[in-house]
Amino acid sequence: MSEAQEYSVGILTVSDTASADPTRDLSGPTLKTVFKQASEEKITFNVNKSAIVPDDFEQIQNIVKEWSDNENLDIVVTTGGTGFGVKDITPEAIEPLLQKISPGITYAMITTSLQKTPFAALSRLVSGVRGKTIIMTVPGSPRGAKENLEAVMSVLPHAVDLVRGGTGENVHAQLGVQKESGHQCVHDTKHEHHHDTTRPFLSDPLSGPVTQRQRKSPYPMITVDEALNIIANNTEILGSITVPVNENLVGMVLAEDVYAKEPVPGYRASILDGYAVVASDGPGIYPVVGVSIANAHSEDMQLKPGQIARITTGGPIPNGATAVVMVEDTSLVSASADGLQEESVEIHVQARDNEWIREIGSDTSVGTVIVRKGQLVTAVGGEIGVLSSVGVREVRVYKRPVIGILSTGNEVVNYDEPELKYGQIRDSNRPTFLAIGKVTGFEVKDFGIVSDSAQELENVLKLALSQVDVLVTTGGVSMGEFDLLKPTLERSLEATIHFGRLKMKPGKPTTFATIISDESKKLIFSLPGNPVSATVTFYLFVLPALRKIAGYVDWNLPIVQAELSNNISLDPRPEYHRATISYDYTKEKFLAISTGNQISSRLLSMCSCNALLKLPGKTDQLKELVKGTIVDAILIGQLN
Ligand SMILES: Nc1nc2c(c(=O)[nH]1)N[C@H]1C(S)=C(S)[C@@H](COP(=O)(O)OP(=O)(O)OC[C@H]3O[C@@H](n4cnc5c(N)ncnc54)[C@H](O)[C@@H]3O)O[C@H]1N2
Ligand code: MOO
Ligand SMILES: [Mg+2]
Repeated sequence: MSEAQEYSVGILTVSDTASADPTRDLSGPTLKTVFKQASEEKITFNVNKSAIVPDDFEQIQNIVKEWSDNENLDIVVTTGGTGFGVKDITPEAIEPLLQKISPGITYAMITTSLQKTPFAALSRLVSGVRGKTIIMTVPGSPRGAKENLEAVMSVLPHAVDLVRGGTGENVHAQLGVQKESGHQCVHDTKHEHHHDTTRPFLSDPLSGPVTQRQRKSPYPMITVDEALNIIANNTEILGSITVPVNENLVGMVLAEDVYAKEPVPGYRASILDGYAVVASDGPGIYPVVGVSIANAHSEDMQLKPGQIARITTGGPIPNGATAVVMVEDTSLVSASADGLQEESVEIHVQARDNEWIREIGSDTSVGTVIVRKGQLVTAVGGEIGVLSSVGVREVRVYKRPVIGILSTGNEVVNYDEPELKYGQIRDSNRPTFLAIGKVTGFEVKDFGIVSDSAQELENVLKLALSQVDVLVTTGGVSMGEFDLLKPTLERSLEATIHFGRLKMKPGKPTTFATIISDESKKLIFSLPGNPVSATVTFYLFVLPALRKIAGYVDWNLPIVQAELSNNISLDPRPEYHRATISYDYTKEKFLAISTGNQISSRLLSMCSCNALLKLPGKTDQLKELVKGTIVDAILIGQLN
């Protein structure tokens, strides 16, 4: 028999209201009761410390530091200040104190609450370890606080045991858990990753024997809009760099307003080929006293009344000249003896002052805003030309994310494999993504094809994450026993999985996770293996995220309205139906033609598709959209 274990606990209520009037603290006492009720014969939680502070960064930090560093409490729970309210700063105060973060605890809490309310998505909980203390944040509402703490209560003794330096065996014994029973500790999975392809009916150790696999996905099914919000909330601009003004600027977003440094034109210039004149001289015959051709004119050329100078388009206007007369409105009167030079010319028209003269800065004056912060540099927009013209040699732009691409699957082989073995398929996802990355102007790194082995996945994921900002994987995210992405991300990499199932077709098992690596937050999109699902979700989720990181103001893809050219039966899940849309000038609207059979494996449905039609999920009232219905169409390609 193992001995009884005691755990010391501190409960910190963070609330302006409760700190002014402690009788209004409901969640602190609630948490105390939860700990009391969880105590049993061999495991006792002693709430040794409790306090109330206002929503004050320093006061929160001081107490938590005191309780962990000096009081050496085993567990500290804060309640309150974790929402989106302006004053809510508990996560910001706690996070810097954590020496190790524990996404799993946070995830378990939020998952539990999400099953009750979608508002749990607004909970910004953090948890982790400082020294030998486990620190957790829970919401301020007594119900939320209780629910969240209860969600992780059963693993706390084990966690404390490990943090104290134990092996966990003590707690195993008390909880009656036997290793052989399939219970697996996060800390020991690493040593057990090996995938034996000679025993195909055994699944990878990460997910345990297939007989014990989960038969229901633990991931709540959320909507595409919720998913896009989560991604947006986890996506930040990477910082800015200074780059030269040249064609490589295309696709970058300005991180500063840029002003003209020089006027264009930089001197008074002629708009025509002809003669610089003094307008008040009027029509008549005049001696040609000088020549001003573009790039060849001395600054002190001086024209007096009664004189004219030959000038070419763009040539500097001589001092004293007030207009230009085009050569077509003149005739030669006399030439030099050798016949090479004009000596006098007749001006046939009355010129107006300043006629055919571009004044200094008349196209662009010094200080004119050329491009604004947040503006995308395009090839067609002419921004590069304008910047070049006004003496701007370099600009600050946002860094563009580096993307890593990899495919997973024992059956997946490179496209150039001479002959397929039975059951093998050629990799189409990676080439598709490499191509999309290229045309959209992001730097893409290819990490190849990874087998369905937890160890290999872990190795390649870690390698890729050390080199990229955004990692995109395909395959292995659904319910199969070799679908190892989610457990590898969560357990081996300690990534935070923000969602793992979406209410959409195709793309149901789309998974989004983040991980802190090299002090920056890396995004991981683990997309479904089915080629259409992978491609559609790349456009819907990955591309907008990349655009947001790159500084785009409108990072979502553009949407137009289009009329269906055929009837479409609805799927129970909202569908992103591949279609070709084109503008019909007689009807004055876009028409959408379906690309045919939409099964997620039929990549042909992506060919010639330039739009994803947003179709609603089927209901008893609405089973089909008929020809002529107007739907939203997300543009993913060119309009022809
Ligand atoms: N019991 C359930 N089964 C499945 C569910 C479910 O909810 N319950 N979801 C289905 C849906 S929806 C999709 S989508 C797929 C997603 O599967 P995975 O992401 O786990 O991908 P794999 O199992 O690895 O492969 C699926 C399919 O795609 C082919 N594949 C994989 N990689 C590539 C590639 N790089 N190029 C071309 N084709 C690829 C693979 O051979 C499979 O045929 O799960 C359903 N199952
Ligand atoms: O959602 Mo899956 O992507 O239907 O094929
Ligand atoms: Mg699968």
